[in-house]
Amino acid sequence: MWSPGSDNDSSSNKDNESSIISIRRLGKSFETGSRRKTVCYQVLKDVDLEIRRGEFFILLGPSGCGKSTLLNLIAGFEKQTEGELLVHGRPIGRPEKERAMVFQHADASLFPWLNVRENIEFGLRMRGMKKKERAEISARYIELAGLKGHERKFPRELSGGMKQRVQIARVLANEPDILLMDEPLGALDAFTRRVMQEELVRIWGETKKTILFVTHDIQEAVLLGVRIGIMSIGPDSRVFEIMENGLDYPRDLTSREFNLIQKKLQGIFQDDLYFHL
Ligand SMILES: Nc1ncnc2c1ncn2[C@@H]1O[C@H](COP(=O)(O)OP(=O)(O)OP(=O)(O)O)[C@@H](O)[C@H]1O
Repeated sequence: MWSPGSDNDSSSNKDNESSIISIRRLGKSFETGSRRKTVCYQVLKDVDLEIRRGEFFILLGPSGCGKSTLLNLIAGFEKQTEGELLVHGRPIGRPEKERAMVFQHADASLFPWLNVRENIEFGLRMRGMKKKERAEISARYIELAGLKGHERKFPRELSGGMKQRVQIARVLANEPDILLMDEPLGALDAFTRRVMQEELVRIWGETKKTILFVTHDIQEAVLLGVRIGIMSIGPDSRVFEIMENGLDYPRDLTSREFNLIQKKLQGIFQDDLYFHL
C-alpha cells in the first residue's frame, strides 16, 4: 500500500510539487454551421489549472462538457482561442512525443498489419532507432504492460483489454513526460475495466509519469485520481473545483472512506446549482 505523493516520485519534493502543465484563462470556441451562417460555440472559457509533475489527475464531467477538447489542446491537436497553455513553462506548438495520447478505441490507433512487438516499436523505428535498442525497449514495456507471451500476436488476435495494453505500452515506449488518456477504459467490459484500472495504477507507480485522465465515471475517478478536476456543463465550461483524494493505493471500492468521496462527488453533480454554474 502506498500514499499519493509519498513514494511516487524519486525526484525531490520540490520537483514533485512543480507544475508540468499550466493553464490560465484558457478558452476554446468552434465555428459551426454552413458557409452562409456560422455560429460560434464556446466550449471552454476561463479554464485555470495547474497539473503537478508525476500526479494522476482526473478530469471529470458529463458528456459534452469539453473534456476531450481540453485534452486535445494539451496534446497540440487543437489551438486555443484564448488564454495561455504552457507545458514545462513553454507554449505548446504542434503535437510532440512528450505528450502522448491514449484513445478510447485502441483499434483506431494500432496498425492491424503489425504484431504486438512491431506496434510497440513503431515510433522508435520511425525515429531511426537501431533494431537492438528497439528490441530492448519494447521488451521492457511488453513486460510492464503484462503482454509477455503475446508479442507475436496481431491486433485481431487480441482482446479489448490486451489491445489497450498494447496502446499504453506503445505510448510509454516513446518515453513521454505526460500521458493524456481520453476515456481509455470506456470501451471495455466491467470486469476487464477493473483489471485495467488496477494495472494502470501499478504502471503509474512504476513509471512515475504524469497522467491526465478523462472520465465521466465517478467511481473510476475516485479509484484512480490523486486530484479530481470537476468540469462544469458546457458551453463556457471550466474546471470549477478540484478535489484532493488522499486515499492510499490500491484503493478499496468497498471502504467507508472511498464511499464518502464518491458520495460527495455524486452530490455535486446532483445539486441544482451544478446546472447553473
Ligand atoms: N471540431 C469541433 N467542431 C465543433 N464543435 C466541436 C468540435 N469538437 C468538439 N465540439 C463540441 O464541443 C463540445 C465538447 O465536446 P468534447 O468532445 O470535448 O466533450 P467531452 O466532455 O469530451 O464529451 P464525451 O464525454 O461525450 O466524450 C461538444 O458540444 C462538441 O459538439
